[in-house]
Amino acid sequence: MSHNGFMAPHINTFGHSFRNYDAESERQKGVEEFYRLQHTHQTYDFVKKMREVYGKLDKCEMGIWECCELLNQVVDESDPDLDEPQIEHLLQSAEAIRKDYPNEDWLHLTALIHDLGKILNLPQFGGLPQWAVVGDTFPLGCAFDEANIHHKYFKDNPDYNNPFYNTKNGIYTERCGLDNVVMSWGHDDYMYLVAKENGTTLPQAALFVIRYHSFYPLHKEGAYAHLMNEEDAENLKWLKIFNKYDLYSKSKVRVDIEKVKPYYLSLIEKYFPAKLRW
Ligand SMILES: O[C@H]1[C@H](O)[C@@H](O)[C@H](O)[C@@H](O)[C@@H]1O
Ligand SMILES: [Fe+2]
Ligand SMILES: [Fe+2]
Repeated sequence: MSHNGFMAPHINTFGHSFRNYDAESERQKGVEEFYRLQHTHQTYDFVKKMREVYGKLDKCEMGIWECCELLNQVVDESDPDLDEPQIEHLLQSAEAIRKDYPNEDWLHLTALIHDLGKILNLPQFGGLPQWAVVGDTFPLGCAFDEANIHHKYFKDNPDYNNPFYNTKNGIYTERCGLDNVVMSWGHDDYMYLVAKENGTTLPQAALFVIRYHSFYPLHKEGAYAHLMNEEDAENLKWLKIFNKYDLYSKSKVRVDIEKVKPYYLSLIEKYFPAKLRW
């Protein structure tokens, strides 16, 4: 890669390695408490209900850039690596991936929008609690894999003792494809839904990246791989590429928003309608 490429740092803003969920700090306690709540309350029934409610897309009409600006009001309590406004994270990851993949404009836009679903936390979008918006994601309807961070907190989840849900395959069959798997509810699945239902012309790989970017147990640890079909395996290659820029671009180096805005507006126009239903 040329010297102009993106260089992934080894430590985060707080002097720890990235995604270090055990480092002792004030911030870490909040993150762990976040996962206690998330693992306790995300159940199969809860997700089914959320998919139905938000599938209506009747909360608001707005454009993509408008949403980027709105996202600045959201604080993510699950993230041990980031305390910048969310719009910084969107632009930092998009600009980082753009450096290394200058011709894949769909990847730049994918990075820009991948976290927009976090607006679920805002009152106008139902004001969902943090545990139903952010954090790593995992399948419901089958056993919780040990690869999930803070796995111990699943023991208070009602699904944990449900015999239909607590075997390796649970309600699924091997290689059924991730599209058939019910994932914990949050910003990933919601933004996937919004993009798809509003008729984006982004490629399938982009939708996959948006939908599973928080599924670290799969894309980082290889857990749940038996649920993937061939198409998922292809798309996973892009997700692994994307992840580097999502995670390691989190830094204090600010992007000049006004300077890059025209470029991203042109991408939004290329791949999305002017107004979307949310
Ligand atoms: O804390 C992070 C969150 O900030 C990210 O947006 C999400 O995608 C991650 O998977 C999660 O663990
Ligand atoms: Fe995310
Ligand atoms: Fe992100």
